[in-house]
Amino acid sequence: MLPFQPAPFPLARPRRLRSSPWIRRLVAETMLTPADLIWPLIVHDGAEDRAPVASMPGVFRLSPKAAARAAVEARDLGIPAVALFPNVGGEKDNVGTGATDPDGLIPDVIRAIKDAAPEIGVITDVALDCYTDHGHDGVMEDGRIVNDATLERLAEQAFIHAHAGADVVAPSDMMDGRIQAVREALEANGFQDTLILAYAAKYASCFYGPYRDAVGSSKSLTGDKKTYQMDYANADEALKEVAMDLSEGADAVMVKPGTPYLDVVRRVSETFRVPTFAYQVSGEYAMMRASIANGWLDEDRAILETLHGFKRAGAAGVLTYFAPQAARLLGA
Ligand SMILES: NCc1[nH]cc(CCC(=O)O)c1CC(=O)O
Ligand SMILES: [Mg+2]
Repeated sequence: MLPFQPAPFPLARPRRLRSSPWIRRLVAETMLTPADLIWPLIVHDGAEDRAPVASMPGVFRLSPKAAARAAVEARDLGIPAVALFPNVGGEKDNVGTGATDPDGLIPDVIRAIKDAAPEIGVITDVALDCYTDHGHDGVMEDGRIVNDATLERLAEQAFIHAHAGADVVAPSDMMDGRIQAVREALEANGFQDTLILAYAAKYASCFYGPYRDAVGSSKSLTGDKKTYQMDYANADEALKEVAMDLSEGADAVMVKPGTPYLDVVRRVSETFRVPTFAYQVSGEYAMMRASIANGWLDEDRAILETLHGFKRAGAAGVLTYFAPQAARLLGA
């Protein structure tokens, strides 16, 4: 319902407000700037400085040194933060032991970035999937992902990240109660200023496929993640998840994936009025890249239009693999 009755045609001619670029700029309701972008970086402990990800053209698995260079690039482009996702070689096990190694890949990368570009925010993924031999985000017993045993692992992982210098820990696992467990671990260890960005409404989605290739969990993943990630039929449930995470101490929340879930972004941002982020995930990126490569979509316009959609839906910012390219298009 509009708060007023628009005058009828011909008194009202909405096209007047679209008639030239200057007036369109003047009346634009929302704006997209480099400050709205978070750049997800896939990092690895492999030998190569930069290794291409086949299903995500233009995305590379980065060594700690290359990640530090990317952080400098982000800073120079006006992108406020990067988000780290690991591809680790070596042995994996049921409890994801590698996730809590204080000298592991992610702590190394955090330190390298903080050395090179201390003014960039560093966000880390709190979840076990990149470290478990079954590719799930939690500890497995008798073929089931057990919630409470996983919480201890996540709390320790978040502490390891904060200790290495992470500014924001972002639990993406969808276990119940993990925000509280992480917040308590941070408080107890002197990290009361570390932010928590909760992947509060994370759906079980086919659009994570290319990411699982990128981090190397797709080979090992057994079954699906539907017992912990949300059913895409649901939206009211997202509000409950967000409310719980906020009450447990989350500073900001996320909806994931992005474009197919903008209705959820809108409802969450409008209902809670807290910083609400959204993730244009790997499958969205791959889908756009494939069309662009075929000449079916115009690259620059597709990037800006999809990212602007997140702002219109009420997002405070967007995680996107297009971040550096978008920042350049925005005139950074
Ligand atoms: N902790 C898991 C995690 N963290 C980020 C992504 C997906 C990111 C993307 O697709 O770009 C996933 C995938 C999953 O839940 O399987
Ligand atoms: Mg939850």
